[in-house]
Amino acid sequence: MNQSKEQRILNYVLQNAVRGDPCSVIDAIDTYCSQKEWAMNVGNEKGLILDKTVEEINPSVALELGTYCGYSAVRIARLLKAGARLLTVEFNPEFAAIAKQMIEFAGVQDKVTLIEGPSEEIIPQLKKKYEVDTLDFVFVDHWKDRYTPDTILLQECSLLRKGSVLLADNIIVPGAPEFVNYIRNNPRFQCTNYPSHLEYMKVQDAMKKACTLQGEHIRST
Ligand SMILES: O=C(CSCCNC(=O)c1cc(-c2ccc(F)cc2)cc(O)c1O)c1ccc(O)c(O)c1
Ligand SMILES: [Mg+2]
Repeated sequence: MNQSKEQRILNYVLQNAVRGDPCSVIDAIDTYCSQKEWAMNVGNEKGLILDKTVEEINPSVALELGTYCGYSAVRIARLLKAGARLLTVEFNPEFAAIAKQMIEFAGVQDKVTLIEGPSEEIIPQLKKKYEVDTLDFVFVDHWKDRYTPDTILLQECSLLRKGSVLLADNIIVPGAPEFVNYIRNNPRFQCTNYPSHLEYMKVQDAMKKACTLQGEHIRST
């Protein structure tokens, strides 16, 4: 049975990166996906925006929606302080299996909990099953039509506190217009736009950062 693109990416990493060296894993994926086969990793240009956001927040508890091959999970985890953790959610079992091996090869498995399943089922379990109080940082990179409902679900599950930061990929391509509309008009969030390019392409894309101005929804008296 011929291999999937994601398996070919993993094989390239296993043969060209250094076990336990997250940067070499990131570089190998970027090399393969820019020279051989395009894939929907956040990539190095938007990856630097992700890095800066993670370094600025220095999160103790981070959530990623949309693991794919584990590229951004490795990118985030390599920057986490001792004792900090990343929970990453992937719906597709094949992608989750690849990501698990990628995360282990990079040597960041102690910081990363990979959860397989639909985000709408996993988010309500985070507090009880995954012992999360609130999230310091959320990287939103899964189905684009799930960005808004899952942002609302995070709030309904009281997982966002004052100062929690969301960073959303693909604001332009494939695009998340409903999310842009929701977050831009929501007084609970302060937004910043980061123009960039689609991974490995000269196509315009952007990321949007949304800082939570208040945690619990304060009902007006
Ligand atoms: O992978 C998923 C859903 S999560 C992936 C979301 N991410 C994207 O869709 C995504 C897409 C693009 C992009 C794609 C084509 C273009 F022409 C241009 C851009 C770029 C990104 O950076 C992205 O993040 C999944 C789950 C279960 C399944 O059964 C299944 O077949 C697939
Ligand atoms: Mg993306």
